[in-house]
Amino acid sequence: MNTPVIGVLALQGDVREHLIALAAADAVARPVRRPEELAEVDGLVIPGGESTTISKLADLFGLAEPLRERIRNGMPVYGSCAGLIMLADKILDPRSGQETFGGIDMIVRRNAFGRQNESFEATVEVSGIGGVEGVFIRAPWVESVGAAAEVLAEHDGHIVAVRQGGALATSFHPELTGDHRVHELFVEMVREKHPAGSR
Ligand SMILES: NC(=O)CC[C@H](N)C(=O)O
Repeated sequence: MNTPVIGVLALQGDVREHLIALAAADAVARPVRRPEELAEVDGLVIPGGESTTISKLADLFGLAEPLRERIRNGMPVYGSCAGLIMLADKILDPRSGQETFGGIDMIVRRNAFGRQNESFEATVEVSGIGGVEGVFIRAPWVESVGAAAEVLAEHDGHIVAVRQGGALATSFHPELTGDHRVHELFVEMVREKHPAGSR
């Protein structure tokens, strides 16, 4: 069986937890900080953290454009929380100058579930997976999706997981729970894109 090499965008956020979850889901996981490192991975995870900071640092490290291009060319990508924001084609309430990488035809609202002290855990029914314990920390929700995007989960009437082709996004952090099924789904998406020997 082929083992995909999956990067975790390591500019800011909970990089380590994603590296651990990916390794547990049978991928080779590596931090990505430079364009040369991005060029060597089969797929990429964009972690939770602060989307405004990730956006600024991606520009500074010369990663924003190469990353947009790889996403446009179909590289599988998974974003959790701030990572979901980075994958949205549009932010409803961006901080001034805040840019995303895009990839999913959706509009997101930042901090929609409340502030840090309103963080919570909830069981979320994710289609194709089942009940997943999600950790929501200043979590965004998805206001609306375009025709190409598939809603995978809702919480309290709000969209919290979306897939569009090779791009997957969740409002919550599955990497903090020790349950690796969302990462397994993503590793499977990367495998489908890169069958054995295709690299
Ligand atoms: N836990 C998180 O990733 C929080 C995301 C944060 N609210 C943002 O706008 O980026």
